[in-house]
Amino acid sequence: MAKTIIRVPASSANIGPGFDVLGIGLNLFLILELEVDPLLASTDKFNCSISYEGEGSENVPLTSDRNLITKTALFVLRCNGINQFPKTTKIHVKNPIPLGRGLGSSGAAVVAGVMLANQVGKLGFSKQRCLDYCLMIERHPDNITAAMIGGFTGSYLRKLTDCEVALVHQPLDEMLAPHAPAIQAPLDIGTHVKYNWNPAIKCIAIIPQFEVPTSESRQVLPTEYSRPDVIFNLQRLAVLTTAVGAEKPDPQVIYNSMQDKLHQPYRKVLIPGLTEILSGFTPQSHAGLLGICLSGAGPTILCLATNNFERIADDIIVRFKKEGVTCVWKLLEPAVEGATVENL
Ligand SMILES: Nc1ncnc2c1ncn2[C@@H]1O[C@H](COP(=O)(O)OP(=O)(O)O)[C@@H](O)[C@H]1O
Ligand SMILES: N[C@@H](CCOP(=O)(O)O)C(=O)O
Repeated sequence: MAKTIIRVPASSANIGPGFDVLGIGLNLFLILELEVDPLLASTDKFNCSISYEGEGSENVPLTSDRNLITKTALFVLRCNGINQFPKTTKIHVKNPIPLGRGLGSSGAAVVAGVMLANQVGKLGFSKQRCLDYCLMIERHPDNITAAMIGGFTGSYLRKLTDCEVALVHQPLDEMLAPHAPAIQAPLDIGTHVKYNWNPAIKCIAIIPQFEVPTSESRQVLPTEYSRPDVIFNLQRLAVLTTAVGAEKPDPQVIYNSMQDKLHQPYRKVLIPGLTEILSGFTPQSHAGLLGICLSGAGPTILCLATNNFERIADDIIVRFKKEGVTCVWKLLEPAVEGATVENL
């Protein structure tokens, strides 16, 4: 039986000043092993049997209309005139991306779901068209773009027409519900670029052992910002996107460019020790460190560094421990290719 492997990277969004704009695809991959076997029996209403290992295995639902990956795939299939998976679709999910930690697990699940639909429904979508569907579901483009395209990306969403707004801005649960009306994703919702990245720069993820759902972490943010705060971030964003691609990365420039006034200061209420960690770890205190920020909506801390990885991670873990928080850490690097589909 032919097998298809869909691989989607984790991602770290924002990277300091790039709230809802920047993302890095990381080499920690959500993997879907897919087979379609007409002789296989399944009790699933939509013909998809799911098995799952790794992060989330205790809680993630395994019926196709409730699991985020297959729910997304069913939505995309339905939007394209197909009401169920082909008989019988079997997927095995291997997930090393921790859930609710700011490493883009939901973005990866949505990207995987859209690529799954593209594959089983033979829809023939390009990555750009797949992005349209992804961006209807996860409505900030930073994780989705980094996971789909790979590397260090910047993206924005275009202004939608009134009709498109009515289609897209429905509550997500209603849009993905199995009997909701089929809709076509507006074309070219997102625009992205991929920046240069000096491969000597690695990403250290220090991952606290508690979850911060992204929806809750967005609720603590203000709805309006002052002009000085917006300018503060824009200036740093402009410098950071070029500074990490330089032949000789400048630690002080990168460190200063990763400062933020739009999301991190507000998220400290959800993450014990956040302010102290972000201000206490510098290129001066830790040789090799280039910059430090909250990864996505948190609680993971992302450090960019060229060496001294273990020392940097251990010291942050000790600092979190003072707050009663235990962590694990991973040394990662940009996943340059983004999401891939391989037919074996
Ligand atoms: N592999 C997966 N399979 C099914 N659902 C997933 C998967 N990964 C993430 N999710 C869903 O996404 C939620 C986490 O999303 P979110 O709060 O945005 O955090 P993150 O920062 O990890 O993206 C999980 O609670 C779960 O509902
Ligand atoms: N820009 C978003 C990014 C959320 O990323 P996640 O990995 O935490 O889902 C935000 O900061 O809310």
